[in-house]
This record gives sequence, structure tokens and C-alpha cells, in this order.
Amino acid sequence: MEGQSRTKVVLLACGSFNPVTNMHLRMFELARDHLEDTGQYRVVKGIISPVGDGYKKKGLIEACHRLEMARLATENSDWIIVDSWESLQPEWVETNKVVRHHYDELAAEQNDDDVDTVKYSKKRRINKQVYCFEGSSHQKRRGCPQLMLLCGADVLESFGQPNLWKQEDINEIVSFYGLVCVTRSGSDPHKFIQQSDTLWKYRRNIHIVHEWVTNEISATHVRRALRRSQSVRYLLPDTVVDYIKVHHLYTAESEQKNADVVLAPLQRYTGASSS
Ligand SMILES: Nc1ncnc2c1ncn2[C@@H]1O[C@H](COP(=O)(O)OP(=O)(O)OP(=O)(O)O)[C@@H](O)[C@H]1O
Ligand SMILES: NC(=O)c1ccc[n+]([C@@H]2O[C@H](COP(=O)(O)O)[C@@H](O)[C@H]2O)c1
Ligand SMILES: [Zn+2]
Repeated sequence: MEGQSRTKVVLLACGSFNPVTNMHLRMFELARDHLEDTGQYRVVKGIISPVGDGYKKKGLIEACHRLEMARLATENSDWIIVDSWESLQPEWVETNKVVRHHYDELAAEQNDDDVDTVKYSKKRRINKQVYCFEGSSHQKRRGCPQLMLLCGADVLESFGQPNLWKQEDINEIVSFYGLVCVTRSGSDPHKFIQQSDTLWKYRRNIHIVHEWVTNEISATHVRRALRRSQSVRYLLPDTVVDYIKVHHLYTAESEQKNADVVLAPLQRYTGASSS
């Protein structure tokens, strides 16, 4: 397929990024290679969206630090950016709403481009037509890049955890947007999809990216090493390692943050109290 006729894709990764690791960055590169190798897609942008403090995950340090580390980690990338919208919301925001927000932003950018096109080169607007997409309250804008949620297989498998995700949110993500899922040791995304009727129905919108160079880098491991004053160099960009040192992040004390608090989605869907 010629470059022009490929579908433009923007990849959105939501997560704690507590802190961002090299594997988070690798996840984007792996996903881009995989999608472009199909000949159908051209990946034009990657967005890292750190979760807000209202998520209440144990050991989650302040969003301002997580954002700044993600910014430092992506400063050498010409296609991955960090977006602060989610982390600045006063309460935890469901991932589906974050995806919707970014889709609306992309559509607005597309509109602006079209207006410029009309203004300066008098070409026809291409973005006026909208069409409904099966099973979604949203409308797809023609000319707008496709937004796909990018995650590791543990997040995909968390769809099966009771009271963590709303079924309608999962439906919308996999039917309207699409999912790119990178394998992670200990996970079997193919099996998980095979066992879920919803995921099976929309399996063509779920792209599984096999990471052959398996590694178990996780932010949990990084935080543990830091608490023990062990080196985390080469697991994270040097600029992030320096930032952690300067700001004395990830201590025994910070790991106890939210220790007695119920995770926000569980609170919201079960009505459980916050402590
Ligand atoms: N080694 C990895 N392989 C594949 N995906 C990964 C890997 N590490 C993180 N991810 C993915 O990156 C996204 C953000 O993850 P998150 O911020 O939870 O990082 P993490 O390393 O899993 O941290 P934690 O250990 O605190 O849960 C998630 O979709 C997660 O699945
Ligand atoms: N119902 C939901 O929308 C829902 C539930 C659980 C986690 N999440 C998101 O998944 C990501 C998971 O991050 P962690 O793997 O760091 O916990 C976060 O961005 C979080 O907001 C969304
Ligand atoms: Zn995680």
C-alpha cells in the first residue's frame, strides 16, 4: 500500500509511569514497527499519559514528578510526547474517557488543518463528513488519524478483574478505537482474547505485538532497587536517573503512599470506602 493510503495512527499509552522505564519507550517502538509492517498503517504520534494522583495506587508518587520524568525520557524522541491532561484532573479518569479526550483533540487539530487548507490553498475541507461506528456513541471523523490504546498484556488481562473495568468501556475501546498490546512475561494475550467473547468479537482491532527480547523491567522493580540504594542505570534514561537522585524520589516512605487506600476504579465500581 502506498504511504498516502495507509491509515494514520496515534498511539496512546495510559499508566502510572512511576517512574517511566526504558521498556515503556520500547513499547512504543515495538508497536510502531508492528503496525507499519502490516502495510496498512503509518504511526504518526505516540502519547504517554501518566495517570493522576487520584488513581490511589500504592507507592504512586506525585504526578508532577512522574510527568517531568516522562518528559525527560522522551526529549530525544521525534514522535513520542507526554500529555498532562489526565494527570491534571482532580479525580481519577476512566481510561475510556482519556481516550475520548485525545480523540476529540485529534479531531479538533484536524479541523484546524482543514480550515487552514481552505484559507490558504482553497482546497476542499475533507473533515466535514462524519459517520457512525457500530456500537459507539462516538462518531469517526474522516481524515482524523485512528487513535489506538497501547498497553502491555498485564493491562489487557486486567480487563477480566472484577470491578476494575466497565464492560461498556472495554467495548468502546476495542470496537471503536483499537488496542495494541505488547506481550509481557507471564501473560498470554492470545489465550485471554480467545476466552473473552467481547475481545474475540473485536479481535481484528486488537494487535498483539510479540516482544522477542523478553525482559522483566518494571517500575516496581526500579522502585525496589532504589529503596535498596541499588543502581537502576540502563533501566531508565540517565536524565531520569539523575532527576530521581536530585529529588530524592522513591523511598520506603513513598512506597507506603496509598497503602490503606482502595484503588480508585474499585472504589468507584464497588462503592468501597477510600480507607
Ligand atoms: N516490560 C514490559 N513489557 C510490556 N509492557 C510493559 C512493560 N512494562 C510496562 N509495560 C506497560 O506499560 C504501561 C504502563 O505501565 P506501568 O506504568 O504500570 O509500568 P509497570 O512497569 O507495569 O509499573 P508497575 O510495576 O508499577 O505496575 C502498561 O500498559 C504496562 O503493561
Ligand atoms: N476502568 C478503567 O478505566 C481502568 C481500570 C483500571 C486501570 N485503568 C488504567 O490503566 C492504567 C493501569 O496502570 P497501572 O498498570 O500502572 O496500574 C492506568 O492508566 C489506569 O487509569 C483503567
Ligand atoms: Zn504496571
